[in-house]
Amino acid sequence: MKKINVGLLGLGTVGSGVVKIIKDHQDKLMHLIGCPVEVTKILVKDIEKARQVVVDKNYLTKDVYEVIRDPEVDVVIEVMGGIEETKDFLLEALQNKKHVVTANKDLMAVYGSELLSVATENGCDLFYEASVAGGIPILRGLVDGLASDRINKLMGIVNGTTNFILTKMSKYGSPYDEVLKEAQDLGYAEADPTADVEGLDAARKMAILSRLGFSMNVDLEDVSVKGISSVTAEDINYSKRLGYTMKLIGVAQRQGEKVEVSVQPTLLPDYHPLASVNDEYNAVYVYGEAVGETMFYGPGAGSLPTATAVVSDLVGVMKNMRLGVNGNSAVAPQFDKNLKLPEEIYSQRFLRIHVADQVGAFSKITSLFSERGVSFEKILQLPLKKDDLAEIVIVTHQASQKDFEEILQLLNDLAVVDNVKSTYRVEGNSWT
Ligand SMILES: NC(=O)C1=CN([C@@H]2O[C@H](COP(=O)(O)OP(=O)(O)OC[C@H]3O[C@@H](n4cnc5c(N)ncnc54)[C@H](OP(=O)(O)O)[C@@H]3O)[C@@H](O)[C@H]2O)C=CC1
Ligand SMILES: N[C@@H](CC=O)C(=O)O
Ligand code: NA
Repeated sequence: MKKINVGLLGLGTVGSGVVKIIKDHQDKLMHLIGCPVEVTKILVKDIEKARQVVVDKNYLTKDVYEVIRDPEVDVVIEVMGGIEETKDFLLEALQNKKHVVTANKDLMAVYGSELLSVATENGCDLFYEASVAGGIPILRGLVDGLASDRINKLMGIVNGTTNFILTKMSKYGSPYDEVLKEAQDLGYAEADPTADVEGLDAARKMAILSRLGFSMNVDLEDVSVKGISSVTAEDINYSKRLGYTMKLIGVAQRQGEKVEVSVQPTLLPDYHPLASVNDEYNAVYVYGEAVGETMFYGPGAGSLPTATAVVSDLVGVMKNMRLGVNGNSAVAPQFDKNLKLPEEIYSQRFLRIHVADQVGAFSKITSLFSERGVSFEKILQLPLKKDDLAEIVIVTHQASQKDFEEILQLLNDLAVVDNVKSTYRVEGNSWT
């Protein structure tokens, strides 16, 4: 085979890692694919900008069409970010018969199905391993490693920035804003970190994971999302006191033909393997009917970890090129989309309430739960040093989302309730 030429869109955190890995691991790549591979064109915004890697400036261009229309470019690697215009660039690259590798979960969450079908129409590969959980080969794990199994549930820590923040807040009591800035300085956070802390980045990844895990076209808008910006030190401390660890968890659960996908701050029992996934690390805990419980763990962000997944996808494209079998990236969904209703979504719940410290207050509260058949796993009541109030912390057993939302509404209407301070989903005690 002749030398394979790569056009790189972006030379930032991930793009720099891609250049470094292709250069440093050239011998292994040659052994795997039987020919050299070279990055011959690189799109950037600023030609003069200082770079994390040494590149020949003649390879740099500000004109994307010099990359996606170059007849010598065989594979386009997109690590520039963005959604709308980047989608158009990749569509043109595919229509120009260029294979595509991308790390862009924002793009794949919204336009993945369309891009995959255009790739197939043009006999091109479109691989996106790096778009979910950075360097962890979770997409190949689901599609190849667990191909024979029926996935019942996925639970993921798939955003490194928020995991880094919650780890520091839990372990050291670090202030939220200070740790967010640290995560940004370390290159973990998106250009606009709102996508990280409000859960949208994790939701995009859970949509991608659910599509592959459940073989169903789950869309981003099907994922209910709550971020970590409202998580308080009190909630973290109560979680720890009750034997739980607070994490931003993506949950994708299938029962029969119906699925539910959500992202929210979640309490995990300290003994759950996901509870020990800390800092910028990611992990995806997979429940399969045959395999049982497996966990994929590793760095979810960072230059070289993410670039490892990108270059591994490139190897997959090049192997297919050598065998002449490109153009089969898209796997048609086996099931029509079928989402659970609120009354079908069950989980344990944590809630913290401020109530009047008076006779009968507690029984008025517990009756709202018992009337709906919701029982308690743990209860704490402590006096507050103000306004004759007490603080009640409850961990329920399984309750439907519908029942729990009704209870919350009724609690807010109760005279003895001063304020429902916080509520969280609790996972990991059982996977039903
Ligand atoms: N950082 C991480 O850990 C991870 C990132 N990702 C994803 O990888 C992608 C890249 O992320 P990252 O490397 O961190 O981003 P950076 O912001 O570090 O790099 C983006 C690069 O793309 C170039 N670029 C962006 N827009 C344009 C444009 N319109 N025209 C020309 N050049 C452009 C920039 O040029 P210039 O350098 O000149 O400004 C820069 O080189 C994103 O989709 C991100 O979500 C996925 C997993 C992990
Ligand atoms: N901002 C993202 C980067 C990788 O996708 C994260 O924090 O995980
Ligand atoms: Na990955």
